[in-house]
Amino acid sequence: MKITDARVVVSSPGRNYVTLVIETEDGVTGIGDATLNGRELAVASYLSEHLCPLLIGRDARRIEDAWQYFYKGAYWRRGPVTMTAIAAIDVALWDIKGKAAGMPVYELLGGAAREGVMVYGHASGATLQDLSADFQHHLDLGYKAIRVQAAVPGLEKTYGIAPVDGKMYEPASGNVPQEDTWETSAYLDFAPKMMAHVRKEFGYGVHVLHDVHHRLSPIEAGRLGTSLEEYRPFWIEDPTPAEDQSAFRLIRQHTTTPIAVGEVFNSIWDCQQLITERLIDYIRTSVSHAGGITHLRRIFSLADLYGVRSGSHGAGDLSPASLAAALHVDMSIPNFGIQEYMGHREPANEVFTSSYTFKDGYMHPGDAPGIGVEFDEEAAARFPFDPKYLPINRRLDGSVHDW
Ligand SMILES: O=C(O)C(=O)C[C@H](O)[C@H](O)CO
Repeated sequence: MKITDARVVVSSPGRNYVTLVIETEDGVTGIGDATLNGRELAVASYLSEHLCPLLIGRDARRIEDAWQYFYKGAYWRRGPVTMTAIAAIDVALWDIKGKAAGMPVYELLGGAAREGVMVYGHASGATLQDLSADFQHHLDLGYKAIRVQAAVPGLEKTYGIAPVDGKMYEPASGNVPQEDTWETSAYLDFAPKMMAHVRKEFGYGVHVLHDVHHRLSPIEAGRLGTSLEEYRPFWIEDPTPAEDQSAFRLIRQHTTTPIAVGEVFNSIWDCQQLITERLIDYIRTSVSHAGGITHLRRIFSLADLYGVRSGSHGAGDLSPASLAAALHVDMSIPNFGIQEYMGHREPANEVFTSSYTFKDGYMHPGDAPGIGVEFDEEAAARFPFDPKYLPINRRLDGSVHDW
């Protein structure tokens, strides 16, 4: 099954997405998501200039061989650009394999290990009252697990707060990065109050999650975890900058609050120590930034040996092709934990047609052959690329902090 064409489509239906389309001599087409928020064209160019030409003539059935060829063959290994490009190829090849077999990808991965995939949605508010209203909205939609973020009093802007116009939260904006301010002590005082508010209003019958977005030092994260223990969060996510794996030892020494991390990782080597030393509870690597279905499964298999569960990243900057691919993995692995689900801003659904479903807090990838997402290139052409950057954070003294 020879590959006859591989092309990259950059479009902006609600936000920027980079989509790889691979065609075979048999007329089977597969797609993969190559979006790297704020650095989209780097991956698009890496693919179209360097990898797509090498795909032509290769056998689309040999997924592992393609993975190794592009990973080891580059000599320059890992990194978000390389691994996002390899991920897009990998997912497109799994899509083709599923379509050729007439089966959804999760069947090829060993079949359903569960009936559905528990997902968490995002509730946020500029005030605790607004957060309550959004939390109730998510409960009404059927969510069993909800991430909570609220504006920190005294800070001009806080990560994760959706706009009041009802549009989905989207941090990338403007053709230069927006600058936010950060003050750790204000946040550390506020976070337990927010969690206390949510538990008082909604009780303990729903899972509550919170994202720290890499902003604390290890000892600050230990203090946060301790102060949240009585509210029993499902997890705190990204407590400290993720690349410092041994930092998590200190957090672990101080708190029993479960820890999740991994959306910025792009390979098993980024989380090897975290997993094998049992320093985290959930590994949140994404299918599109960590080398596709093939590599994500490798990470989750390692995690399974050490009692670490999956919690795949699923923000809106991962296209429906990524979400679908993640759901197929989620369905088939033994150590699934939870899946993030933000949905996608319109008009994304004019460009991507998905067979996945959401019901009563659970998602299912559907039974369409392949990953179950079709990409309409003509529709995509109506939404040209619109350059946008993720924000940066400055402390009150003006120095750059982790965003
Ligand atoms: O979904 C999350 O937990 C995030 O932290 C979202 C990230 O900010 C987003 O994917 C950056 O592009």
